[in-house]
Amino acid sequence: MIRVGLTGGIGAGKSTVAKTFIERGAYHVDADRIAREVVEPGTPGLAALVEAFGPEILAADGSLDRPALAARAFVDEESVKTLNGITHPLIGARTQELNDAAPADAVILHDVPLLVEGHMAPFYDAVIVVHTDADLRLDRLVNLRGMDADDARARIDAQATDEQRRAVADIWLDNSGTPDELAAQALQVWTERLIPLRDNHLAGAPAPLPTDAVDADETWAAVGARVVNRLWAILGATATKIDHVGPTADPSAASAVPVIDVEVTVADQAAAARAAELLSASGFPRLPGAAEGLHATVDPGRPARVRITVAD
Ligand SMILES: CC(C)(COP(=O)(O)OP(=O)(O)OC[C@H]1O[C@@H](n2cnc3c(N)ncnc32)[C@H](O)[C@@H]1O)[C@@H](O)C(=O)NCCC(=O)NCCS
Ligand SMILES: Nc1ncnc2c1ncn2[C@@H]1O[C@H](COP(=O)(O)OP(=O)(O)OP(=O)(O)O)[C@@H](O)[C@H]1O
Repeated sequence: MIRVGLTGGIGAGKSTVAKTFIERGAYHVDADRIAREVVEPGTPGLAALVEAFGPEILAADGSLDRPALAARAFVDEESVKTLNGITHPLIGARTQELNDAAPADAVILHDVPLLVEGHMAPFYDAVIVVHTDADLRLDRLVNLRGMDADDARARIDAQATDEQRRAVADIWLDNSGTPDELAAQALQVWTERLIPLRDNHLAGAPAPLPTDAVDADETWAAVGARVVNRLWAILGATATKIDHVGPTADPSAASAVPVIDVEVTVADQAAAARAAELLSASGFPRLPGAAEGLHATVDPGRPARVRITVAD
């Protein structure tokens, strides 16, 4: 299975992308839906919210009055923190249960508005960001969805910025056109990126690496940083150092073969063997025909090679 994170600011158009993927068979784990489940009547989640925000957040039938809670929670940073502190651990635990139930060949689509805010990007095989300018989102939320303008603005202010989302995006989908145009972009991502990624992962085979040099690309440093963060999430304390190295890490290079080379340093041979296992299980299998300790990604859209080195 592979795990794909789908995110974007409120009203960006995640639903259109999710629908396209679900129609093709994605295993959908929807954070907004889970967020509702964990505060249903009788749950410890609802009791904790009442304790924090008062009984005024309950409707006459004892269920959560969602607009009443939104009006109390999206007022300042402290209140949003309180809301998140109660709901997010419960959402996380339920998400884990659903992930564990996914079939081995699943493309798990984790539809999560607050992926960036929760620093979750390194835990996915790929992160997709749906982008729409905040003004256009506000306009759509108010005029098409009938949302209160102040509420929409307050939520936008409580969320990550476009730059923060861009920093973690492996795939950036622009939704300033029509929903059909967005769905077409999503379909292309599904067939050309996610399915090959999943199939390579199942086969334990790296995606082919490019061999021809191209002009230097100013995004290489940012891509390198994302690969390094992903490797830290996979390897944790098994690694002592992880660095983007080689020509794509050299800011003065005029051209290079567009492969992100990463060196993973480990303390000893036992850690090297453990690192190789973890990499192989997490989308960085061994490069066939190469020396031991050389791995490469299964992702055809982010060519990357990893060398495990034992510190001397
Ligand atoms: C405050 C609540 C009751 C308002 O409910 P409402 O039905 O109006 O909104 P809904 O849950 O459908 O969310 C709609 C959108 O609001 C935004 N939003 C929701 N919660 C938050 C939050 N804590 N911080 C920032 N944005 C948020 C997201 O973009 C989300 O997609 C609800 O949003 C909630 O319980 N939020 C806390 C849980 C959470 O963080 N959910 C987001 C997914 S992890
Ligand atoms: N390209 C588009 N053109 C016009 N309207 C759009 C477009 N994309 C989405 N919308 C409308 O904008 C609103 C928000 O879109 P949508 O519900 O897909 O966003 P979302 O990211 O899933 O929202 P949320 O963050 O609340 O989960 C909806 O009313 C939707 O119909």
